[in-house]
Amino acid sequence: MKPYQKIPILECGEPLTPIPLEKFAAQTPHAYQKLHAPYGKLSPYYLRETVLENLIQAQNQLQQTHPHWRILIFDAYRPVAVQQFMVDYTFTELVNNQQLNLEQLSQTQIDELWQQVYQFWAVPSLNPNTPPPHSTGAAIDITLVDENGNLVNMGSAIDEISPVSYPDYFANSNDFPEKQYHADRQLLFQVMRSANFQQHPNEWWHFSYGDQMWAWLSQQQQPNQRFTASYGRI
Ligand SMILES: C[C@@H](N)C(=O)N[C@H](C)C(=O)O
Ligand SMILES: [Zn+2]
Repeated sequence: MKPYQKIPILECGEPLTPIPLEKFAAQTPHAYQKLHAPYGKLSPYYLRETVLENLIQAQNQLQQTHPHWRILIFDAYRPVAVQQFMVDYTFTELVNNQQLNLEQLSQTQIDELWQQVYQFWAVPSLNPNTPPPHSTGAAIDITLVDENGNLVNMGSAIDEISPVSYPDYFANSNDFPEKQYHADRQLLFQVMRSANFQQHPNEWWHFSYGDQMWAWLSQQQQPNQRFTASYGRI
């Protein structure tokens, strides 16, 4: 169990609402739908109402300094079945990319691979007390596009299983383009913080508002206040 999963959830009952994609940027087809992840009739482009309001606020803040730039919604609502599918997919990708033969791996090697997966992906738990963040409709994976609609290069792809995904990976670099990657990651972080989102400590692209991870990170920053999560699995 991760420490943030100990945070109590007091579900507020706010509904999921569709993200108005015309206001933002999005890739079609959606990355996980392209892999045939099992969404059934559900769509990844939904969020809790207040989370969406805050996201709109973050984009407005971005456009104060960067007119016509947009937030690109890579992923938002993710049912647990899709979480399970993506975790399994990522494990298989790690095995294949390292040209490993699963049948020849020791249990220790297999456990190490799963540890790498779970450093970046939440466990697809069906326990209502430990929901994967995206299953609450309160978490989003995002990046930025510039005024010409081009993806801003953040120095690594979303979902890359490597330290290059850590938000501050390029913080100490004085060279181009690494310095620019850091500046653009900081820009994304600042506009999201201005709208009260919290960032996943290992992932420059993952933000949430009102879920267990948000409450846990907020608690670290403001130890005198008591934070709970308002959003559980939906
Ligand atoms: C890996 C990334 N897409 C992601 O969403 N990670 C978080 C922690 C999750 O699985 O909820
Ligand atoms: Zn995420």
